[in-house]
This record gives sequence, C-alpha cells and structure tokens, in this order.
Amino acid sequence: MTARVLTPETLRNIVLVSNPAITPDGGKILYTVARINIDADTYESSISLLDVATGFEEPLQQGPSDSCPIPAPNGRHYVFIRRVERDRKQRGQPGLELRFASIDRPGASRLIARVHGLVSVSWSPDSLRLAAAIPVGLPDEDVKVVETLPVWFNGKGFIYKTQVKPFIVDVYSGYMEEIKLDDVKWMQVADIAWSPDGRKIAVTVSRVMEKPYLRDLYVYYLDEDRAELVAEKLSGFGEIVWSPDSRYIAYLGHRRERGFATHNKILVFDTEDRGSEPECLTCSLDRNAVNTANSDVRFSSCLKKLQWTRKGILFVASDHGRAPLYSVEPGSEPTIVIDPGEGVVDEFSATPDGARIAYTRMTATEPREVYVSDGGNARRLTRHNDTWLSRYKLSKPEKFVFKASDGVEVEGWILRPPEGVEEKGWVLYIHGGPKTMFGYGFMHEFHVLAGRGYTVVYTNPRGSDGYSEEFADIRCRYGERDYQDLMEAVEYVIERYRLPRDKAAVMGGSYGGFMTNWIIGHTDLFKAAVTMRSISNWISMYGTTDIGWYFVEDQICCTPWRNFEHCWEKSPLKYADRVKTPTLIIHSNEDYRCWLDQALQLYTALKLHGVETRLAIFPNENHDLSRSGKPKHRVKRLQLILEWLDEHLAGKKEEEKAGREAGNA
Ligand SMILES: CSCC[C@H](NC=O)C(=O)N[C@@H](CC(C)C)C(=O)N[C@@H](Cc1ccccc1)C(=O)O
Repeated sequence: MTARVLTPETLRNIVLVSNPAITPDGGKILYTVARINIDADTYESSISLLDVATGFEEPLQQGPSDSCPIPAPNGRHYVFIRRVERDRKQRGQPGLELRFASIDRPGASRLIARVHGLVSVSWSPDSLRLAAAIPVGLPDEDVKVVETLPVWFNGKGFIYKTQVKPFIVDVYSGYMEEIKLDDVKWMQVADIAWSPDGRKIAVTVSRVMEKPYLRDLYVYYLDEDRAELVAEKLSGFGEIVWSPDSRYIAYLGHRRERGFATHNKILVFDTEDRGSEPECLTCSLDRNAVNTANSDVRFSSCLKKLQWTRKGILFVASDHGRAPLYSVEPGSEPTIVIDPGEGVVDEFSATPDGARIAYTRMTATEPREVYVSDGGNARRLTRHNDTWLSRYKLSKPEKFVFKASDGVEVEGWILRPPEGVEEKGWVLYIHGGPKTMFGYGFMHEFHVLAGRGYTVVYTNPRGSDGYSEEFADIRCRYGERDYQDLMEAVEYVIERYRLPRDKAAVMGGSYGGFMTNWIIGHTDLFKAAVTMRSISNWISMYGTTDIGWYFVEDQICCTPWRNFEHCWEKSPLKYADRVKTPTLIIHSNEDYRCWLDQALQLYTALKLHGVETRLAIFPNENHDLSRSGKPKHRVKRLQLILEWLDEHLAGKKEEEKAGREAGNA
C-alpha cells in the first residue's frame, strides 16, 4: 500500500499561525491565521482571538488579508495591518492599511493610515497614539533616475527614493507627525519604542547612506520636542526595548566584531549616564540572540524580538538547531524560561509582569501552533494542523554528530522516506546564510522529498548559526572549512547509514546555492544538483545584491578593485569548466539579493561546457520564492525539483527513453 505522503500540493493543507500577541492582563491572545489557497494563488489571512482560560476562539477580523494584531496597553484596543488590492492605475499607491479596532467588536475596524509598509510600531502607554517607523516615498517611475543607495531591495522593489522615518500617529484622528531627530538628510529607521513612563521615544536609525549598517540610538523627549544621541555606530538587528522604569534601553545587535558573522547580543544602555559603556547581557552565552532556524511555513509577524518585563528581558537564541526562549537581567546570566525541547520558540509576547508568555512553537514534524506558559507550565492552545497531519505519514529526522577532521563537532540530521515509500536515493541539502541553521524548523520541502523516496541529509557546517561566534565566522574562507565539513558529513552518512554513494544529489538555496555550485566544481560525487537563488560570481554580485555593497567585501574579503583575484578564486564560476554534474538552476527574476545574472552566467557556462543543465526562471518572484512565493509557483518549483531528481537518481529518464524506444520498435 502506498503511504499518504506530503507532496508539492499538500502546501494547501498547512495553516500558518503567527504573531501571538498577548493582552496586558494575560487573558487573551490575538494572532494571525493564514492559509495557502493554491487555486486562487494567494495567501488568505485573518485575525483570531483566543481566550487563554477556556481555549475558546473567535474570529476578530475575517480577512482575507488581515495580519499583525498589536494590542494596546489598555487591553481593549488593537491595531492591525490590512493588505489592499490595487489595480494597475493605483500602482505606487500604498498597499497597506493600518487599522484600529476594539477587541470586543469582532469585524469592526477603522482606518488610521494608508502606508507602503510598517517597519515597527509601539503603543503609547495611554493607548492613544503609536510611535511608528514608516517607509515614505516609494517611487513608481517608468524611467528610474537614481542618485541614492541602495537602489533596490528584495521583496520591496526599487526603493531608491524610500526612507523609513519615525512618526507619532494618533489612532483616533489618524493625524501623523514626523519626529525630528536631527538635521538628518537621509534616514532608515530600524526600530522605535515608546517608554513606559510615556515621556520618551527611542529610535534606532541608519543615517549614512553609504554605510547603512551603522545605526545610531536616539532618545526623543516628547515634553521638550528634542532628540539626544545615546549611542553611535551600532550594527545588527537594531531592535530596542525600554526597561520598565524607563531608564535603560536594551539594544539587539553588536559592533561588528566579526563583521556579518557577529552574533546579535543584548546591549543595555543607561540613558541617564551618557557615554557609559553598555552592558552586554548575552556575551557569556556566545549564541546569536535571534532565531535563525530555517522553515518554509512561516507567515509575517510584527512582534518584537525583545521584550523587557518586570521579570527580565526575554529573547530567543539559536542553539544547536533549537531556539529556546531566554530571560536575562542586567548583572545576571541568561536562563532558559521556555525550553521547546526538539523545537523552536518562533515568536513570543509576554504580559508586562512577565507572568504569562504567549508563543508559537514548531518542530521538524509540526508547523507552528500557539502555546502559553505561566511560570514554567507550558500548554498548547491551538491545533490547526492536527487533522491533516494525522492523515499523512511524516518521518521524524534523526540527529547525528560527527567529528570533523580538525576535531570540531558538526551536527546534522537525516530524514528517511516514510515507511512504505520506496527509497530512490538521497540528497545533501545545504542551508543559506551562511549564518542560519537547520534543526527543528518545519520544512515542508524536506517531507516532500522524503515522501518521493529521497532521504534528506542536512547539516550545520562551519559558518552556520546555533553555535559559537567563532563557529559562524568563515569570512574570507568560503568554500574551505565549510566545504570540508559538508564533504566529511557526506562520508560520515554514507558509512553510518549505508547510503548509496552512487545515488546522491546536492542542493541548496542562496549561500546553499553558492555551496552547491562550488561543490559541483570540486567533486563529481553527486549524480545531480539543484542550485537555487544561488551565487556563482562574487565580482558581479558586488554592487548588485540588496544586502549592501559591503557584503562581498566583508564576507569574501575582496572587491573588484582590491584582491580581484581572490573574488574570482572564490567564485564557483571559475570552476564551471570542470563541472560534470547534471544541474537544475532555479532563480526568480526579481531576486535582488542574488540577481538573475548569477544564474544566467552559471547556466551559460554549464551549457557551453556540455553539462546537462536546465534553467527555470520564475516571473514576479524574489529571493523568498520557496518560503513566500505565489502558491502555484511554489508547487511548480517543488515539481521541477522532484522531476530532476527522478530523472537523475531514480533513472526516470532512462526508463522513459527505453519505453519510447520500445514503443517505436
Ligand atoms: C545582513 S544578513 C547577511 C546575509 C543574509 N544572511 C541571512 O541569512 C543573506 O541574505 N544571505 C544570503 C546569502 C548572501 C546573499 C550571500 C542567504 O544565504 N540567504 C539565506 C538565508 C535566509 C533565510 C531566510 C530569510 C532570509 C535569508 C536564504 O535565502 O535562504
């Protein structure tokens, strides 16, 4: 009997739960419920209200495009985002509505403002106003005349005229006033936070167009209409949160000690002792204080990554493929307050006293659901995915650890086909980043591969997150220790799990695509490769990627003008003339992280060198095709991958050829 397994089309069954926002009294949780409608080719999202005591749930906003509820401190009101459809003539008009509603009046809501986006919002303690970081000036020009940097951003488009500015928004009248920070000509606000005493608003902002990775921390004093600089030249996530006594600000980020490989830390600034060094609360932990577990079943959230309750500062850190929720206070060490077991705490919100925490948790075999924890007692509140999960066979990954040749332990997981599914071969799947991690995030794609008969092997080689900062730091050395770890992992699993050496494929996206390209230029071990949103040439990557012109210099240690040879040495394209592995190249035509040229150059090179190659270009998609692309495109992408593996690992092509020949005879 054939087992019911996950297939590309089973994407439609997954309920994407996100943004669990708890009311200040801890009685209710507002959250977003999204569904993937493959037939209509859309994501449909609505807002639900959960009663924590009874578990009773009712719809607050029916959608189809409502998300991101943020309750007010009074516990009665909330704001949320509604995405609105625009026709051709309205292109360039704001596509989002910021709306205001009462928790006790389901369905009703009032428009506050139309916006192009919302980077961050923070309620005033009297629940009358919002401090908001809002993008302004989205251009819709036919001919784009650009004089600024950056030119574009993945998923946002051409943002050369866009600045993110800080505003105070009256939720009743919709009146918006910009907060004047300084005589700043250009700014991108990263985060904004209203102090609990109501007198101050903290803002983190990039002010140097050529160096947007530098962030300054300002405090704006409402009574005096005056802003003061608290700290300069910070980097990292840039999220901020006030202490309950409105004196300290916790900043999530770093000072680039290891460039882009640096862990985000919690740095606490004393706003009454300017110039004093911030206290680093997570340095002893030596973990990235954000969750970087890969998953392809998330939906957008507006919850902060930090919250300062009366019991301490809450944050999630990446740790060995898991993501526990930690608490830390100045002068103390971080401790785990929610241990997700073999899972990740994906997002959270807590009551101001810290007594109750709402969160979403996922595991490698269950998409997100909402949970609540009261002083150590955690319970699950939603079961959106139970029914369909019970109807399919999903296998559970097994973790393995091996010692790399330099003595460092490297972790990985193996996901076998579910019982009853014929084994056809196996795949080494490489994650992006490189500073993200595989582990206990739900990957629909992995279960689809396993369901088709392909064992999936995934690891966290050097460069990955979830370990020490040193482990994550492969700057200047891409394709060296990371490559060795991966190839040593391959030998380890072949030996330990008796995987067939002649039935292996390699695949990955973004940095994982870079590594796939690198691997096929350095070994012929794999029978097939699938490279997605990949990087093939660091020279042409320079100046095109949206993550900044400085990224290549930071990570690869070269520019087209400095160490040019090194840029080329580290580019998979240099080794394309050695490739023999049949390669499927998947790329989106609006991928502004790794632009289409990366795929085209590789495709052309492989074609010209006689390698069996197929190029799939997805229109109107960006770098996030596999995670948030149009549903039909996501299905098509998975089908293309399965077809390629079937052709090259399961001999489908030979079978078909033989069948055709027999038919002709
Ligand atoms: C300021 S972050 C540094 C780069 C960023 N890393 C985050 O993961 C990134 O986008 N890296 C790319 C590769 C780079 C262009 C060479 C990457 O590999 N992205 C990954 C990771 C990712 C996962 C989820 C959301 C965004 C990025 C990927 O696309 O899978």
